[in-house]
Amino acid sequence: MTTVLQEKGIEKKAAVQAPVTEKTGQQPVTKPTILDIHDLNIYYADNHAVQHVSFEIPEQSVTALIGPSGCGKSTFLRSVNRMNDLIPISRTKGEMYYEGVNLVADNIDVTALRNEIGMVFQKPNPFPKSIYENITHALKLHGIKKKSLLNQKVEESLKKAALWDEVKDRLHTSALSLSGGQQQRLCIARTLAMDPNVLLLDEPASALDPISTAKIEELINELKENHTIVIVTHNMQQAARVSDKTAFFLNGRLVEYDHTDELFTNPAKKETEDYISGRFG
Ligand SMILES: Nc1ncnc2c1ncn2[C@@H]1O[C@H](COP(=O)(O)OP(=O)(O)OP(=O)(O)O)[C@@H](O)[C@H]1O
Repeated sequence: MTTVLQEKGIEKKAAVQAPVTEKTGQQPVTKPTILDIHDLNIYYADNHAVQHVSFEIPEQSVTALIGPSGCGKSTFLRSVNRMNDLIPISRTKGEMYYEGVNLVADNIDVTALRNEIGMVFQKPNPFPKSIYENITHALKLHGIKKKSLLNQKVEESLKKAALWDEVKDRLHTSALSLSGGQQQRLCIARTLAMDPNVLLLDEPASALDPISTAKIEELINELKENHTIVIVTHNMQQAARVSDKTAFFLNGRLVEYDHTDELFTNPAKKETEDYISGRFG
C-alpha cells in the first residue's frame, strides 16, 4: 500500500509497535510512537552533523531537543520534513519511520510531507501580505477557491493559534503591522491551516518578549491535544515547562533521551548533568 507521502513504487513497512509511556501528572499514559528514528546520519559535505541517532517520538506529546550551539538540533529537526533537501551539500542516511514510511527514502512526496509535518522557524517570517492572505495563500495553491471555506479556515486556524480575538477586526491589514509575538502566532496559524499532524518548532520564542513567549508556550500546551510537537530550544526552563520528553544532543550525538522531569532531575549521563547544571555550553 502506498500513502500520500509516497510516490508510486515503494513498499510500506509495518508501523512501529512499541508504545511509549508518557507521564502526565501522576497518571502514566501510554502513547504510540509516531516517529521512529533508526541510526540517522546527516552530513554537510564531510561534516558529520548528526551521528547514529536513534529514538522514538510519541504522538500527541511535546518533545524538546536541547544541547549547545552546533550540536545538530536544527539539522535533525529539518530532516523530519526534508527541509535539508534544500541544502545541496547535505546528505542523509538511516531510517525515520512515520506511519510506517521511511521518510529518508528517495521517492517521498516532500510537498505532501511538508503539509503533514509543518515547520515554524525561529524568526517570524509572515508573507508581506494581509493577515487573511497569509493563511489562504497555501490553501489556494492547493485548489481551495470557495470563499466561505477560506473564511472558515482563516477563522479556525487563527483561533487554534490563539490570535483570532486580537486580529478578527483587521484581517485585511498587513501581517507586518503585527507585533513579533503576533507574527509568530500567525506563522503557526498559517502552518495549522494545512492541518498538519506534526509541528516542528525551531526556537519559536527566542526572538520574543516574555509575555509573547508565555503565549507561545500556552499554545504549545493546547496544540499537543491534537498534534505532535517537536521543539528545539536553547532555554532549558522552557524545555522543562513545555515538554513531555527531552533529547539532549552533543557534538551531533544523542546523549540522553528521557521523560523531561527525569532528565532534568535525575540525568543518567554526566554530560547531561554538566549541561543542564550550566557547567558547559
Ligand atoms: N546549511 C548548512 N550548511 C553547512 N553546514 C551546516 C548548515 N547548517 C548547519 N551546519 C553545520 O552542522 C552542524 C550542526 O548545526 P545545527 O545548526 O544543526 O546545530 P544546532 O544545534 O541547531 O545549533 P544552534 O543551537 O546554534 O542553532 C554545525 O557544525 C553547523 O556548522
